[in-house]
Amino acid sequence: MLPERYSGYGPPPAPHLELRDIGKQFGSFVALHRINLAVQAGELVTLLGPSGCGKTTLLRAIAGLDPPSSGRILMAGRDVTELPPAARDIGIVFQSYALFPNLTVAQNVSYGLRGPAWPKVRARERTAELLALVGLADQAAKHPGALSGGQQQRVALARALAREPGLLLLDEPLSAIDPLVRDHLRQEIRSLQQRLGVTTLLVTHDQEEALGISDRVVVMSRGRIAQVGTPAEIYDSPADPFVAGFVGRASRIEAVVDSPPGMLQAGPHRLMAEAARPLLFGTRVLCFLRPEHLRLHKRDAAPAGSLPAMVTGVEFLGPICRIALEARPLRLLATVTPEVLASLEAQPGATLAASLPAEHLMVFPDEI
Ligand SMILES: Nc1ncnc2c1ncn2[C@@H]1O[C@H](COP(=O)(O)OP(=O)(O)OP(=O)(O)O)[C@@H](O)[C@H]1O
Repeated sequence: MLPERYSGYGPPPAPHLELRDIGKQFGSFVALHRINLAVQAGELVTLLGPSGCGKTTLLRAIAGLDPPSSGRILMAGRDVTELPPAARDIGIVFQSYALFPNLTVAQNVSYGLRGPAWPKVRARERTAELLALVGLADQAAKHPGALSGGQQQRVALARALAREPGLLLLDEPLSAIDPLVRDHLRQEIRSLQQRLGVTTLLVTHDQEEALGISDRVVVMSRGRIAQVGTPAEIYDSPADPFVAGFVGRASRIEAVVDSPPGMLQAGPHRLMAEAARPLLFGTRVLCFLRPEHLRLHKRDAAPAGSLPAMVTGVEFLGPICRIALEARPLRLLATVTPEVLASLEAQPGATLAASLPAEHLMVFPDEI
Protein backbone atom coordinates (compact mmCIF):
# COMPACT_ATOMS: atom_id res chain seq x y z
CA MET A 1 0.00 0.00 0.00
CA LEU A 2 1.16 3.50 -0.77
CA PRO A 3 1.58 5.68 2.27
CA GLU A 4 -1.22 8.26 2.57
CA ARG A 5 -0.72 11.44 0.64
CA TYR A 6 1.15 14.15 2.49
CA SER A 7 -1.46 16.27 4.30
CA GLY A 8 0.71 19.32 4.71
CA TYR A 9 1.08 18.88 8.49
CA GLY A 10 4.48 17.99 9.89
CA PRO A 11 7.59 17.30 7.82
CA PRO A 12 6.95 15.81 4.35
CA PRO A 13 7.75 12.07 4.08
CA ALA A 14 11.34 11.41 2.98
CA PRO A 15 11.60 9.42 -0.26
CA HIS A 16 12.88 5.86 0.06
CA LEU A 17 15.10 6.28 -2.99
CA GLU A 18 16.56 9.57 -4.09
CA LEU A 19 18.70 10.15 -7.15
CA ARG A 20 20.55 13.45 -7.19
CA ASP A 21 22.13 14.63 -10.42
CA ILE A 22 23.13 11.14 -11.56
CA GLY A 23 25.43 11.20 -14.58
CA LYS A 24 27.12 8.32 -16.38
CA GLN A 25 29.74 8.41 -19.10
CA PHE A 26 31.24 5.56 -21.06
CA GLY A 27 34.39 7.19 -22.45
CA SER A 28 33.16 10.31 -24.21
CA PHE A 29 29.59 8.95 -24.56
CA VAL A 30 27.13 10.42 -22.06
CA ALA A 31 24.61 7.68 -21.19
CA LEU A 32 22.88 9.57 -18.34
CA HIS A 33 22.54 13.35 -17.99
CA ARG A 34 21.86 14.68 -14.48
CA ILE A 35 19.01 12.39 -13.48
CA ASN A 36 16.95 13.55 -10.49
CA LEU A 37 14.21 11.34 -9.12
CA ALA A 38 12.54 10.63 -5.77
CA VAL A 39 10.67 7.35 -5.19
CA GLN A 40 8.39 7.21 -2.13
CA ALA A 41 8.23 4.19 0.17
CA GLY A 42 5.85 1.56 -1.20
CA GLU A 43 5.69 3.03 -4.70
CA LEU A 44 6.12 1.05 -7.90
CA VAL A 45 7.90 3.32 -10.33
CA THR A 46 8.73 2.28 -13.88
CA LEU A 47 11.61 3.45 -16.04
CA LEU A 48 10.21 3.36 -19.56
CA GLY A 49 11.97 4.22 -22.77
CA PRO A 50 13.26 2.91 -26.08
CA SER A 51 16.32 0.73 -26.39
CA GLY A 52 19.51 2.59 -25.52
CA CYS A 53 17.86 5.44 -23.55
CA GLY A 54 19.77 4.54 -20.36
CA LYS A 55 17.23 2.58 -18.29
CA THR A 56 19.52 -0.33 -17.51
CA THR A 57 22.49 1.94 -16.90
CA LEU A 58 20.45 3.81 -14.28
CA LEU A 59 19.20 0.61 -12.67
CA ARG A 60 22.74 -0.79 -12.50
CA ALA A 61 23.94 2.43 -10.85
CA ILE A 62 21.20 2.15 -8.22
CA ALA A 63 22.07 -1.51 -7.66
CA GLY A 64 25.76 -0.69 -7.26
CA LEU A 65 26.73 -2.92 -10.18
CA ASP A 66 28.21 -0.05 -12.17
CA PRO A 67 28.67 3.19 -10.22
CA PRO A 68 27.59 6.55 -11.67
CA SER A 69 30.24 8.96 -12.95
CA SER A 70 28.65 11.77 -10.91
CA GLY A 71 25.79 12.42 -8.48
CA ARG A 72 24.58 10.77 -5.30
CA ILE A 73 22.19 7.88 -4.57
CA LEU A 74 20.31 7.86 -1.26
CA MET A 75 18.27 4.99 0.14
CA ALA A 76 16.15 5.63 3.23
CA GLY A 77 18.16 8.80 3.75
CA ARG A 78 21.54 6.97 3.65
CA ASP A 79 24.09 7.79 0.97
CA VAL A 80 24.83 4.45 -0.71
CA THR A 81 26.67 5.78 -3.78
CA GLU A 82 29.95 4.10 -2.84
CA LEU A 83 28.51 0.93 -1.29
CA PRO A 84 28.77 -2.50 -2.97
CA PRO A 85 25.48 -4.18 -4.02
CA ALA A 86 25.45 -6.49 -1.00
CA ALA A 87 25.42 -3.55 1.40
CA ARG A 88 22.49 -1.75 -0.28
CA ASP A 89 19.35 -3.50 1.03
CA ILE A 90 18.11 -4.35 -2.46
CA GLY A 91 16.72 -7.38 -4.29
CA ILE A 92 17.17 -7.71 -8.05
CA VAL A 93 15.35 -9.70 -10.72
CA PHE A 94 16.90 -9.81 -14.19
CA GLN A 95 15.34 -10.64 -17.54
CA SER A 96 17.44 -13.80 -17.77
CA TYR A 97 16.24 -15.34 -14.42
CA ALA A 98 19.91 -15.92 -13.45
CA LEU A 99 19.08 -19.01 -11.37
CA PHE A 100 21.62 -21.67 -10.41
CA PRO A 101 20.74 -24.65 -12.64
CA ASN A 102 22.39 -27.21 -10.35
CA LEU A 103 20.46 -26.11 -7.26
CA THR A 104 16.82 -26.92 -6.50
CA VAL A 105 14.13 -24.25 -6.46
CA ALA A 106 14.24 -24.15 -2.64
CA GLN A 107 18.06 -23.92 -2.64
CA ASN A 108 17.92 -21.06 -5.16
CA VAL A 109 15.47 -19.14 -2.98
CA SER A 110 17.41 -19.74 0.24
CA TYR A 111 20.78 -18.96 -1.34
CA GLY A 112 21.09 -15.55 0.31
CA LEU A 113 19.67 -16.64 3.67
CA ARG A 114 23.00 -17.29 5.35
CA GLY A 115 24.93 -15.91 8.27
CA PRO A 116 24.04 -15.39 11.91
CA ALA A 117 20.73 -13.68 11.07
CA TRP A 118 19.52 -16.83 9.34
CA PRO A 119 19.76 -19.98 11.44
CA LYS A 120 18.87 -23.07 9.38
CA VAL A 121 15.34 -23.47 10.75
CA ARG A 122 14.48 -19.82 10.14
CA ALA A 123 15.94 -19.94 6.62
CA ARG A 124 13.89 -23.06 5.87
CA GLU A 125 10.69 -21.45 7.17
CA ARG A 126 11.34 -18.27 5.21
CA THR A 127 11.98 -20.26 2.02
CA ALA A 128 8.69 -22.13 2.42
CA GLU A 129 6.89 -18.85 3.06
CA LEU A 130 8.40 -17.29 -0.08
CA LEU A 131 7.60 -20.27 -2.27
CA ALA A 132 4.00 -20.14 -1.06
CA LEU A 133 3.95 -16.41 -1.75
CA VAL A 134 4.86 -16.93 -5.42
CA GLY A 135 2.66 -20.02 -5.79
CA LEU A 136 5.47 -22.58 -6.09
CA ALA A 137 5.18 -24.47 -2.80
CA ASP A 138 4.85 -27.77 -4.66
CA GLN A 139 7.89 -27.18 -6.90
CA ALA A 140 10.53 -26.78 -4.13
CA ALA A 141 12.51 -29.93 -4.96
CA LYS A 142 12.67 -29.41 -8.73
CA HIS A 143 15.58 -27.92 -10.61
CA PRO A 144 15.02 -24.67 -12.59
CA GLY A 145 15.40 -26.52 -15.91
CA ALA A 146 12.21 -28.43 -15.14
CA LEU A 147 10.16 -25.22 -14.78
CA SER A 148 8.54 -22.94 -17.35
CA GLY A 149 9.93 -19.44 -17.96
CA GLY A 150 7.16 -17.87 -15.89
CA GLN A 151 7.82 -20.26 -12.99
CA GLN A 152 11.57 -19.61 -13.15
CA GLN A 153 10.92 -15.89 -12.96
CA ARG A 154 8.76 -16.45 -9.86
CA VAL A 155 11.68 -18.29 -8.28
CA ALA A 156 13.90 -15.33 -9.12
CA LEU A 157 11.31 -13.01 -7.55
CA ALA A 158 11.12 -15.12 -4.38
CA ARG A 159 14.92 -15.10 -4.16
CA ALA A 160 15.05 -11.33 -4.60
CA LEU A 161 12.47 -10.85 -1.84
CA ALA A 162 14.05 -13.37 0.54
CA ARG A 163 15.82 -10.91 2.82
CA GLU A 164 12.94 -8.43 2.78
CA PRO A 165 14.86 -5.78 0.85
CA GLY A 166 13.90 -2.14 1.19
CA LEU A 167 14.08 -1.76 -2.59
CA LEU A 168 13.18 -4.26 -5.30
CA LEU A 169 14.79 -3.71 -8.72
CA LEU A 170 13.19 -5.46 -11.69
CA ASP A 171 15.13 -5.31 -14.96
CA GLU A 172 12.78 -6.27 -17.83
CA PRO A 173 11.57 -9.25 -15.75
CA LEU A 174 8.82 -10.21 -18.18
CA SER A 175 10.36 -9.68 -21.59
CA ALA A 176 11.61 -13.26 -22.03
CA ILE A 177 8.23 -14.72 -21.05
CA ASP A 178 5.45 -16.01 -23.26
CA PRO A 179 2.85 -13.20 -23.83
CA LEU A 180 -0.05 -15.12 -22.27
CA VAL A 181 1.88 -15.89 -19.08
CA ARG A 182 3.36 -12.40 -19.10
CA ASP A 183 0.05 -10.58 -18.58
CA HIS A 184 -0.84 -12.84 -15.68
CA LEU A 185 2.60 -12.61 -14.04
CA ARG A 186 2.57 -8.84 -14.43
CA GLN A 187 -0.61 -8.59 -12.33
CA GLU A 188 0.81 -11.06 -9.80
CA ILE A 189 3.97 -8.99 -9.39
CA ARG A 190 1.88 -5.88 -8.86
CA SER A 191 -0.41 -7.47 -6.29
CA LEU A 192 2.56 -9.02 -4.44
CA GLN A 193 4.37 -5.68 -4.47
CA GLN A 194 1.31 -3.92 -3.04
CA ARG A 195 0.71 -6.60 -0.43
CA LEU A 196 4.32 -6.44 0.78
CA GLY A 197 4.51 -2.65 0.36
CA VAL A 198 8.00 -3.02 -1.08
CA THR A 199 9.37 0.04 -2.92
CA THR A 200 9.98 -1.12 -6.47
CA LEU A 201 11.74 0.19 -9.55
CA LEU A 202 10.88 -1.63 -12.77
CA VAL A 203 12.72 -1.22 -16.07
CA THR A 204 10.77 -1.91 -19.23
CA HIS A 205 10.51 -0.83 -22.85
CA ASP A 206 6.90 -2.09 -22.94
CA GLN A 207 4.56 0.87 -22.53
CA GLU A 208 1.51 -1.31 -21.88
CA GLU A 209 3.36 -2.95 -19.00
CA ALA A 210 4.42 0.43 -17.62
CA LEU A 211 0.95 1.97 -17.83
CA GLY A 212 -0.65 -1.19 -16.48
CA ILE A 213 1.11 -1.67 -13.17
CA SER A 214 2.89 1.51 -12.12
CA ASP A 215 2.07 4.16 -9.55
CA ARG A 216 4.27 6.48 -11.58
CA VAL A 217 6.12 6.20 -14.86
CA VAL A 218 9.46 7.82 -15.67
CA VAL A 219 9.74 8.20 -19.45
CA MET A 220 13.37 8.35 -20.55
CA SER A 221 14.87 9.46 -23.82
CA ARG A 222 18.57 9.64 -24.74
CA GLY A 223 19.82 9.55 -21.16
CA ARG A 224 17.37 12.14 -19.86
CA ILE A 225 14.03 12.07 -18.08
CA ALA A 226 11.39 13.28 -20.52
CA GLN A 227 8.47 13.12 -18.06
CA VAL A 228 7.51 11.70 -14.67
CA GLY A 229 3.84 11.16 -13.90
CA THR A 230 1.04 8.75 -13.14
CA PRO A 231 0.07 6.51 -16.07
CA ALA A 232 -2.97 8.74 -16.72
CA GLU A 233 -0.88 11.92 -16.67
CA ILE A 234 1.64 10.45 -19.09
CA TYR A 235 -1.07 9.18 -21.43
CA ASP A 236 -3.46 12.14 -21.32
CA SER A 237 -1.00 15.01 -20.90
CA PRO A 238 2.33 14.04 -22.47
CA ALA A 239 5.03 16.64 -21.91
CA ASP A 240 6.41 16.59 -25.43
CA PRO A 241 6.02 14.94 -28.85
CA PHE A 242 8.43 12.14 -27.89
CA VAL A 243 6.29 11.06 -24.92
CA ALA A 244 3.06 11.50 -26.91
CA GLY A 245 4.39 9.27 -29.67
CA PHE A 246 6.16 6.69 -27.51
CA VAL A 247 3.49 6.06 -24.87
CA GLY A 248 0.19 4.78 -26.21
CA ARG A 249 -1.00 4.88 -29.78
CA ALA A 250 -1.90 8.09 -31.56
CA SER A 251 -2.45 9.62 -34.96
CA ARG A 252 0.49 11.92 -35.61
CA ILE A 253 -0.35 15.01 -37.60
CA GLU A 254 2.02 17.66 -38.95
CA ALA A 255 0.32 21.03 -39.35
CA VAL A 256 0.89 24.78 -39.56
CA VAL A 257 -0.86 27.37 -37.38
CA ASP A 258 -3.33 29.32 -39.49
CA SER A 259 -5.84 32.06 -38.78
CA PRO A 260 -8.14 32.73 -37.04
CA PRO A 261 -6.44 31.60 -33.79
CA GLY A 262 -7.05 27.92 -33.11
CA MET A 263 -7.14 26.89 -36.76
CA LEU A 264 -4.46 24.58 -38.15
CA GLN A 265 -3.74 23.63 -41.73
CA ALA A 266 -2.67 20.02 -42.27
CA GLY A 267 -2.11 19.48 -46.00
CA PRO A 268 -5.47 20.36 -47.57
CA HIS A 269 -7.34 19.90 -44.25
CA ARG A 270 -8.36 22.57 -41.77
CA LEU A 271 -8.41 21.45 -38.13
CA MET A 272 -9.51 23.15 -34.93
CA ALA A 273 -7.23 22.94 -31.90
CA GLU A 274 -7.26 24.13 -28.31
CA ALA A 275 -3.56 24.57 -27.63
CA ALA A 276 -2.49 25.14 -24.02
CA ARG A 277 -0.29 28.01 -25.19
CA PRO A 278 -1.16 30.52 -27.91
CA LEU A 279 0.64 29.58 -31.10
CA LEU A 280 1.92 32.14 -33.56
CA PHE A 281 0.55 32.23 -37.08
CA GLY A 282 2.80 30.20 -39.38
CA THR A 283 4.33 28.03 -36.59
CA ARG A 284 4.84 24.40 -37.54
CA VAL A 285 3.19 22.07 -35.02
CA LEU A 286 2.98 18.36 -34.31
CA CYS A 287 -0.41 17.12 -33.17
CA PHE A 288 -1.36 13.79 -31.62
CA LEU A 289 -4.83 12.32 -31.23
CA ARG A 290 -5.53 9.14 -29.26
CA PRO A 291 -7.45 6.56 -31.34
CA GLU A 292 -10.38 6.49 -28.91
CA HIS A 293 -10.92 10.21 -29.55
CA LEU A 294 -11.20 10.04 -33.34
CA ARG A 295 -14.91 10.17 -34.24
CA LEU A 296 -16.07 8.24 -37.29
CA HIS A 297 -19.32 8.70 -39.19
CA LYS A 298 -20.82 7.33 -42.35
CA ARG A 299 -20.08 9.60 -45.24
CA ASP A 300 -23.74 10.56 -45.77
CA ALA A 301 -23.87 11.72 -42.14
CA ALA A 302 -20.61 13.70 -42.24
CA PRO A 303 -20.66 16.52 -39.66
CA ALA A 304 -19.27 19.98 -40.48
CA GLY A 305 -15.49 20.10 -40.27
CA SER A 306 -15.00 16.33 -40.71
CA LEU A 307 -12.51 14.93 -43.22
CA PRO A 308 -13.19 12.21 -45.78
CA ALA A 309 -10.99 9.26 -44.78
CA MET A 310 -10.50 5.93 -46.47
CA VAL A 311 -10.26 2.77 -44.37
CA THR A 312 -6.91 1.07 -45.06
CA GLY A 313 -7.02 -1.65 -42.43
CA VAL A 314 -9.16 -3.17 -39.70
CA GLU A 315 -7.84 -5.19 -36.77
CA PHE A 316 -10.23 -7.14 -34.60
CA LEU A 317 -8.97 -7.20 -30.99
CA GLY A 318 -11.95 -8.72 -29.15
CA PRO A 319 -13.72 -5.96 -27.22
CA ILE A 320 -12.41 -3.28 -29.58
CA CYS A 321 -11.43 -2.93 -33.21
CA ARG A 322 -8.63 -0.78 -34.49
CA ILE A 323 -9.21 1.04 -37.77
CA ALA A 324 -6.42 2.58 -39.85
CA LEU A 325 -7.51 5.36 -42.19
CA GLU A 326 -5.98 7.68 -44.72
CA ALA A 327 -7.05 11.29 -45.31
CA ARG A 328 -4.11 12.26 -47.46
CA PRO A 329 -1.52 13.17 -46.38
CA LEU A 330 -2.76 12.18 -42.88
CA ARG A 331 -2.76 8.68 -41.50
CA LEU A 332 -5.35 8.28 -38.78
CA LEU A 333 -6.06 5.63 -36.19
CA ALA A 334 -9.37 4.92 -34.47
CA THR A 335 -10.63 2.38 -31.98
CA VAL A 336 -14.30 1.45 -31.95
CA THR A 337 -16.43 -1.38 -30.60
CA PRO A 338 -17.30 -4.24 -32.99
CA GLU A 339 -20.91 -2.93 -33.02
CA VAL A 340 -19.80 0.51 -34.20
CA LEU A 341 -17.50 -1.11 -36.77
CA ALA A 342 -20.46 -3.05 -38.18
CA SER A 343 -22.77 -0.03 -38.22
CA LEU A 344 -20.12 2.03 -40.06
CA GLU A 345 -19.59 -0.78 -42.58
CA ALA A 346 -15.91 0.07 -42.16
CA GLN A 347 -14.23 -2.46 -44.40
CA PRO A 348 -10.95 -1.62 -46.18
CA GLY A 349 -11.57 0.65 -49.16
CA ALA A 350 -14.68 2.28 -47.63
CA THR A 351 -14.68 6.05 -47.20
CA LEU A 352 -15.91 7.45 -43.88
CA ALA A 353 -16.01 10.92 -42.34
CA ALA A 354 -13.51 11.51 -39.51
CA SER A 355 -13.79 14.29 -36.92
CA LEU A 356 -10.82 15.28 -34.79
CA PRO A 357 -12.24 16.88 -31.61
CA ALA A 358 -10.35 20.11 -30.87
CA GLU A 359 -10.34 19.45 -27.12
CA HIS A 360 -8.49 16.15 -27.59
CA LEU A 361 -5.90 17.25 -30.12
CA MET A 362 -2.53 17.45 -28.32
CA VAL A 363 -0.53 20.20 -30.02
CA PHE A 364 3.23 20.81 -29.68
CA PRO A 365 5.49 23.26 -31.48
CA ASP A 366 7.52 21.27 -34.00
CA GLU A 367 11.06 22.02 -32.89
CA ILE A 368 12.87 19.49 -35.06
N1 LIG B 1 29.53 -0.79 -20.79
C1 LIG B 1 29.20 0.09 -21.74
N2 LIG B 1 30.12 0.66 -22.53
C2 LIG B 1 29.80 1.56 -23.48
N3 LIG B 1 28.54 1.98 -23.71
C3 LIG B 1 27.57 1.45 -22.97
C4 LIG B 1 27.83 0.47 -21.94
N4 LIG B 1 26.65 0.13 -21.36
C5 LIG B 1 25.70 0.85 -22.01
N5 LIG B 1 26.24 1.64 -22.95
C6 LIG B 1 25.52 2.57 -23.83
O1 LIG B 1 24.73 3.43 -23.03
C7 LIG B 1 23.45 3.65 -23.62
C8 LIG B 1 22.39 3.25 -22.65
O2 LIG B 1 22.39 1.83 -22.52
P1 LIG B 1 21.33 1.06 -21.62
O3 LIG B 1 21.67 -0.39 -21.66
O4 LIG B 1 21.25 1.71 -20.30
O5 LIG B 1 19.98 1.32 -22.41
P2 LIG B 1 18.54 0.70 -22.16
O6 LIG B 1 17.62 1.86 -22.17
O7 LIG B 1 18.55 -0.14 -20.95
O8 LIG B 1 18.35 -0.14 -23.46
P3 LIG B 1 17.83 -1.66 -23.65
O9 LIG B 1 16.34 -1.58 -23.46
O10 LIG B 1 18.21 -1.98 -25.04
O11 LIG B 1 18.53 -2.47 -22.62
C9 LIG B 1 23.45 2.86 -24.92
O12 LIG B 1 23.76 3.73 -25.98
C10 LIG B 1 24.54 1.84 -24.73
O13 LIG B 1 25.13 1.49 -25.96
